[in-house]
Amino acid sequence: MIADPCLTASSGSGRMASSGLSILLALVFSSFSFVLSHSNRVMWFQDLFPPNVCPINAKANTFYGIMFDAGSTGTRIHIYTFVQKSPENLPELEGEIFESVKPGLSAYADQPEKGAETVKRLLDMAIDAVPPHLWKKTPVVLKATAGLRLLSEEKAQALLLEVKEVFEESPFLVPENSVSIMDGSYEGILAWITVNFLTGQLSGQNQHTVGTLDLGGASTQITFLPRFEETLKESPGDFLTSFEMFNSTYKLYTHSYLGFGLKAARLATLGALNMEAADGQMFRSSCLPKQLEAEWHFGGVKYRYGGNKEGETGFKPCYLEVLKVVKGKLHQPDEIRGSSFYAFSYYYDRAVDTNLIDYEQGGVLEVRDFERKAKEVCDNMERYNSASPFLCMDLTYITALLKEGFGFRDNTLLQLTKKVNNIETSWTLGATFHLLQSLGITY
Ligand SMILES: O=c1[nH]cnc2c1ncn2[C@@H]1O[C@H](COP(=O)(O)OP(=O)(O)O)[C@@H](O)[C@H]1O
Ligand SMILES: [Ca+2]
Repeated sequence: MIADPCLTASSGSGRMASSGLSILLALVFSSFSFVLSHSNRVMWFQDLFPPNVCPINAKANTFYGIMFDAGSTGTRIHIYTFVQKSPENLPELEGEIFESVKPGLSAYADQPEKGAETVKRLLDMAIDAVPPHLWKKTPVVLKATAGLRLLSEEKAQALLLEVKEVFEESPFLVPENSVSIMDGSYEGILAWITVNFLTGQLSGQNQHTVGTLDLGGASTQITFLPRFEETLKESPGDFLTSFEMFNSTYKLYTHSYLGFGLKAARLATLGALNMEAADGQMFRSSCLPKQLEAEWHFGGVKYRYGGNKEGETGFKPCYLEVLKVVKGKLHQPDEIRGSSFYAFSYYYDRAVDTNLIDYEQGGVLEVRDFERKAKEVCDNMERYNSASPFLCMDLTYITALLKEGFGFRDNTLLQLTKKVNNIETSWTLGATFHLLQSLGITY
């Protein structure tokens, strides 16, 4: 049965989130640096919704964008819905369908077809969510982050090739370069755009943008808009990127630290990072419960790890171990000491795990709250009832990363956020804006 092009469906097995206030994209697309001419705009929509076929109706002009985040610990699909309520008005972001699978693509380094199969299963959700008459107009893109960056070129390319085949066999629009490894600096910029767009900071006159901190499995990003000339002068050249969007040019400070994600940091603390084959060697740490001996798989490699059976355990020795991983390794912009940041991904997850914040609500924390929790967990390791033996190490790493890595103060405020207006705080929304604009699916 051919669907009525004037009706749209937004059903699907995934979670459909509505942005509530229907976030206006007007400011976004009207002012891109490469805005299409008016005649181009009319052409695009005439093609999609011939005026004599569809009456102007709120649900008629819905369009979609599909963005895959191939992260080091999981693969996620974000299906964004946009609505063009009338030809005069600009589109609005209506909602998002989000689903994820674990492990990430890099776990299939030696079985690329199997890896691509996980992408196919997620893409099947989009088949249900997007009405058939819009499939051909709906772009699908996958961007991989640190997990694939850490694989050999050959293994990463094999995975990307298989994913590309899955896309090409799908009914969706497959743009050129639809499957790629994303540059780390884009990861930070696009997440910054998402958060500042969703919090309304990129519209209107009084823009008070917020900095963002993303802690992934294999890499971590810090991004903010410098306010002081000093920061621009003192930052390494490749930490500053000019980005044009929403009728403004933003000169952002952004950097992605590969190997400083939470899980990569576990390996670094254990002294096991970058070991192709861990050869059954046992890696021990004072950040783990004394009697623990276990195995862990990350990036397709198996590691054996355990506690310091005879030696010390607890926060103090653990902090010294973790300090070796971060001390002197990160650039510390003075300006961030007194500002507040939005923090998500593993910052959020570990704060939830230790009841520092509520899973649904998120919350505001100070850097020292992570330290307090790290002490509490590490100094009571045998008694602390935790789902993960790494909880002490993770909290200690977060503390050290924030204080000794980036140079934040104990009282720096962190706004822990998972969703804003029901939309995931992920670089994927920023990437979708960019995608739609580059394809001319905006005006
Ligand atoms: O869309 C999202 N919404 C919420 N959390 C996300 C999303 N995408 C990634 N995360 C979080 O990111 C962390 C995992 O990082 P990831 O697998 O992306 O590693 P990477 O960024 O180093 O490649 C987890 O804490 C996971 O909850
Ligand atoms: Ca990520």
